[in-house]
Order: sequence, then C-alpha cells, then structure tokens
Amino acid sequence: MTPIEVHGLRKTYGGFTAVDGISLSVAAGEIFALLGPNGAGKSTTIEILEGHRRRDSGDVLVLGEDPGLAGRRWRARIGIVLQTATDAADLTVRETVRHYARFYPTPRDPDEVIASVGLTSKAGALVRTLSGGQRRRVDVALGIIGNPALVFLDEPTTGFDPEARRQFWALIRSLAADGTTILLTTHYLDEAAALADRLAIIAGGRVVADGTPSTVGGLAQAQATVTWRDSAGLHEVRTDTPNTVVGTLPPDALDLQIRRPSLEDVYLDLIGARS
Ligand SMILES: Nc1ncnc2c1ncn2[C@@H]1O[C@H](COP(=O)(O)OP(=O)(O)OP(=O)(O)O)[C@@H](O)[C@H]1O
Repeated sequence: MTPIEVHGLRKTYGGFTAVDGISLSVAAGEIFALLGPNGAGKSTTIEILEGHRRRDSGDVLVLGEDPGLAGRRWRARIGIVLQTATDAADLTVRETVRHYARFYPTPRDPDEVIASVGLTSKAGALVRTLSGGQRRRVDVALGIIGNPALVFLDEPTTGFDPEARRQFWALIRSLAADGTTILLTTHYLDEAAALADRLAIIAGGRVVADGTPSTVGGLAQAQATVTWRDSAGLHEVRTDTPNTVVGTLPPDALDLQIRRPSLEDVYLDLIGARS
C-alpha cells in the first residue's frame, strides 16, 4: 500500500483557491518534503491529509483510507507535529510524553523517545520552563510517541540551533530506515536537501516541480559556471565540462570558482522570486 496518494486536490477559502489541483504520492519509508513560499498551500495540503481540514475535491488516500472519513484506529497510526507548539500545562517533559503515550495502543518507550529528541537532561523540567527550541523537540517527541507508520512534520525545526537540527535529521533518518513514512514541510532548503528522498515545490497552490533534491527542476542537467580573474579582467563561462575549461586557463588566472546551481537557485527560479 502506498501510504500517501493524492490526485487533483483542491481547496478554496471563500473565493480564494489555496490548493489548486495538487497530485503527489509518497512511498513507504520515504522522506518527502513540501517546499514553497508563505501561503503556497503546504499547511492546507498537510492538514487535509491529517484529516483536520475538508477538501473541496480530489482523491486522497492516507494509509489506505480517506482522511475525511477515517476513525480512531487510523488516527493512532499517524503522528503529527503541527506548526504551533503544544500547550504546556504544568507538567514535566517526562510526564507530558507519558501522558500522550496512554492515548496510543502500541506506544514507544517514553524515555527512549525523550532521549531520541535530545531531552534526557530536561526530562524532569517543566515544559513551560524550556526554551523555544526545546519545546519544539517536545512537540516532535509527542508526534512520534504513538509509534506511527506515518509522520507529518510541519516546519519541524523552526527555532532549532544548528546542532539540534542535525540531531533531528538523524532521528528522522532512523525513523525512515525503520520503515516510517515522513511528510514534512520546511522553509530550509538545506534541510530538504539533507533529508528528503523526494520533494515537491509548491507555489500558488500548484506543484511547480518535483523530483529528488539533486534532480528537481533540471538540476542534474544544469550547466556549471566557471569564473576567474586575470590581467584582462573578470571572466565567466557556462559549461557542461568545467574541468576542461579549468585546464585551458592561463597561468595567471586568479580567484577560480566553479559553481553549480543549487537547490536554492532552482527553487527561487521556480517560485518566480527572480527574473
Ligand atoms: N482558514 C483560512 N481561511 C482563509 N484563508 C486561509 C485559511 N487558511 C489558509 N488560508 C490561505 O490559504 C493560503 C495557503 O495557506 P497555507 O497555510 O496552506 O500556506 P503555507 O504554504 O503553509 O504557508 P506558510 O509557509 O506561511 O506556512 C494562504 O493564502 C492563506 O492566507
């Protein structure tokens, strides 16, 4: 069974079309990233897949069921990390995670989950005393405590420091390696490049490109730009074979640079952020 299958998804708010015919499929154990500017329709899409929002039209199957109709057993197989942080009652990290574990038929071990999000040293601290990034890690812990087959992560690492982000990436990779399917939205292109097996770039409610982080939008075929400076000035050459160009440079060439388009270049072109 394909964990996520979406075809022709549409959602309007009043007269405004937020999602305008999105189709995508995510395979078991795959990490799939949705990228796109603010207001592109990522959260609306993910909320429909979570069963938190109704669609206007389109076919949606999540773990084999229509999220608009699925019941508690389906919900227990899904982990969700929302954009907004969990309300922190007067509970410690360990109490909070244990409390949530009781909602699921086959939860993971709370202490193991706390360790996997790097919060062991804060397990006894009240959640409301944690920093923003630490609270976000509690959100992630609550998203995976139910041992879900599928995890939705809406901008999961916002507010994480660089080390915490890398620890989080390792956690997500290990979940995927164990067969968990991951759908995440992110504004960090390095996060998508580091984590995603496949990704879709969404703009104006439509998928404008999809593929792997190294091939999306024609990245694999894109030419390299070689720049250098010599006594005649600055030179720039676009080429498929940068090594050959470098081999022909004069001995006084300085400041040699070979640059290939990055995911960020492709992304900015596709969303029309530059001409
Ligand atoms: N409840 C709502 N009522 C009316 N319009 C809405 C509602 N929710 C979202 N929208 C609009 O739908 C569009 C898509 O919003 P959505 O939250 O899906 O975008 P997003 O890609 O997740 O953005 P961000 O990156 O800022 O989280 C936006 O223009 C937003 O203003």
